[in-house]
Amino acid sequence: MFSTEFLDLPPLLGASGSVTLPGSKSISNRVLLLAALCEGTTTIHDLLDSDDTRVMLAALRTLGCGVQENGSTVEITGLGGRLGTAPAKLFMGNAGTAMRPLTAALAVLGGDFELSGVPRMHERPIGDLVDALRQLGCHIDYLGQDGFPPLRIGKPNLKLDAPIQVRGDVSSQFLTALLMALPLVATKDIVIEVVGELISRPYIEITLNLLARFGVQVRRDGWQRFTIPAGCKLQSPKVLHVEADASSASYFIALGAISMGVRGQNGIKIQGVGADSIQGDIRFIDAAKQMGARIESGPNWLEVRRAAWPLKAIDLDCNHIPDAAMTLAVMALYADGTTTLRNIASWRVKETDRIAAMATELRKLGATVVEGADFIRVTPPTSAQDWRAASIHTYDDHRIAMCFSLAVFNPAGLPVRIEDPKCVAKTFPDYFETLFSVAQASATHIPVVCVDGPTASGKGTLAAVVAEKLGYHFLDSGSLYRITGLAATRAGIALEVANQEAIVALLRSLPIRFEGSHILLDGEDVSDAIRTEEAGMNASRVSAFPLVRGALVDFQRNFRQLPGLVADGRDMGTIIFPNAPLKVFLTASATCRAERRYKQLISKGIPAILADLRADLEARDARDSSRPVAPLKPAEDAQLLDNSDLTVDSSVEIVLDWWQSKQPFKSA
Ligand SMILES: Nc1ncnc2c1ncn2[C@@H]1O[C@H](COP(=O)(O)OP(=O)(O)O)[C@@H](O)[C@H]1O
Ligand SMILES: Nc1ccn([C@@H]2O[C@H](COP(=O)(O)OP(=O)(O)O)[C@@H](O)[C@H]2O)c(=O)n1
Repeated sequence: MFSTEFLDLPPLLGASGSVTLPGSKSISNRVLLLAALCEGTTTIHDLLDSDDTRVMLAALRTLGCGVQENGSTVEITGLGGRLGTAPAKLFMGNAGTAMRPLTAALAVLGGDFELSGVPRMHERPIGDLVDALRQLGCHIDYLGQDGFPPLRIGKPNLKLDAPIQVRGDVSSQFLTALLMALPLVATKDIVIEVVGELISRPYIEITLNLLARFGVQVRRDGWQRFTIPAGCKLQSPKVLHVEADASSASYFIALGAISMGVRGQNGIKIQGVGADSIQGDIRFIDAAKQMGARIESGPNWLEVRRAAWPLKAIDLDCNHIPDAAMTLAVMALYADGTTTLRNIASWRVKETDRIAAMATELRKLGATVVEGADFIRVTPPTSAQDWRAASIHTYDDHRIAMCFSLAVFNPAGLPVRIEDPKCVAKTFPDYFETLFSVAQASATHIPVVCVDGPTASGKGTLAAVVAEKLGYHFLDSGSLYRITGLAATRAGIALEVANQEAIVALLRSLPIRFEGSHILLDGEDVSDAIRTEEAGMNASRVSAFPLVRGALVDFQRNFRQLPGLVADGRDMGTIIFPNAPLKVFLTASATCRAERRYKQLISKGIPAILADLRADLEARDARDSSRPVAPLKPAEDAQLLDNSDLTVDSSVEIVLDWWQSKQPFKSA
């Protein structure tokens, strides 16, 4: 997951390959609650690991449920419809799929509970559900504003005779919440009547489908009247597999529809969800087909290819696919005219006001957008020149972050900045990693920040922090020469130019792997062994051999991967990445560098003598600068930074400012 302040996505050439998607949020949280309410143990496979499911799991633990986690498999030992008597405070974050159904279940069972969430949760309406539960005799008080969380729940005095009325035109989650809670108390038939036209019906179908898996057959008359049969009982299905999330699939369906194939392959294969899905959002495939995608499907897979191009503009009632329809709004940027998405009033009460948010962000990219109470109309930028490089605000809304990543196929070849990319954690923590695993950018579009300079100038320290702040990969090129020196010495090869062929042959035979901050040489962790001063000196020697340098060129260039790279060394800007958009040449006085190295070694418990270090460092500088191949010198277009009097933080800030000043985005 990217926990950076923003993530810059380079323009992409195309995408192809296979992706496996995380479990459906809607199914995951429903199944967790049903498993918690029934008797016995339920093993749930492929559960989504996300903010919303973590909120639910934490709440279930607080309520006394048994929860055993083992990767994506979770075992829930249910409460059998009985709650403990201890008062409990439950924090629901911004998880509507936890807040609504838990409110209903706790209210009918009764107790002393407080349910609260993040500030946005306290702006999301729950009054219609509370009104329905009060008709049943449930005891619920508002602790803040009437109609909104936080709530206090007390003991009910249940009255089950009259039909319960619930509004269905704001959120279908209210009805879902009642349907899942009422089997706990159905000593007689309980009838729920929906007031107003029920929106998001497919979500109700998921609820009914899962209730059936837990042994409760709800009777349905149209979409207005639902009966929970007397005497029904939630029963554990023992084992259950969660389907991949169909709304998450929408980004990859759109990706297949928009992108050209790459690496000789065509199309995107999506594993874990297929045409037989119980999720309503799977109908997104029909909308994508209307816009021009070619889609094949099996019971648990989909394969999507670009067919019509540009895509075809559509005018669609999206009531049946409210979440996935946001993806259509971004696909509309690639259409041959104006696309209208209708009947999406529910967007206004989601994680954010999604109609307003989509309109604002689409306009930033250059689109013309008209928004209404329950529709959005998107006209793409007229020509490539009308596209803008935008910094997309994401409103703590995972879907906005994911769908706007698709703007990277813009014909102007502009990058797209996604602010607060970690908001995808709500449903798809590894969304961007999954996108990068199938996407391809032209190498020249993948940004590289080069940090070159003499020993102990702080290159490694600076480069690692800059990489972390930008969410980029990090290449410590010096470590490659250090490994080479170490391997040759261990093999008894003298570090002389006459032996360079033997050293290269050895290098080619030894697999080098980077695992986080650890470096493995033929499976052995050599991270510490290569950090001694002696290893540094040996590195400096082998690095002067032209064949050794040549052998490492492609290896280093292969680190240029999406979304970007920060590379530190001596020749990053001059030889390895000559077209890098930012090259920093970092220096500090010899005294300063010797002192830093001295402190660094002493702090690691390695004995050192300052005068010797300074002499070694000057010898190394001299050798690195005077060697005929790739001598240490600033690239012509490098920006010089002497950090003798700067802290690490201020050096990082300067380099990040230089980086920002090169970006085309208007606002961060
Ligand atoms: N700007 C700075 N101010 C003070 N100390 C620094 C600065 N940059 C790095 N250091 C310290 O100097 C030492 C050497 O830095 P390092 O990143 O290993 O250098 P290099 O990669 O250039 O050899 C480290 O202990 C580091 O914490
Ligand atoms: N791109 C690079 C990186 C390192 N090197 C050599 O490898 C040695 C060790 O590199 P390093 O970056 O780990 O060393 P320090 O800067 O930490 O001393 C340096 O002294 C250079 O001689 C190089 O020639 N080219």
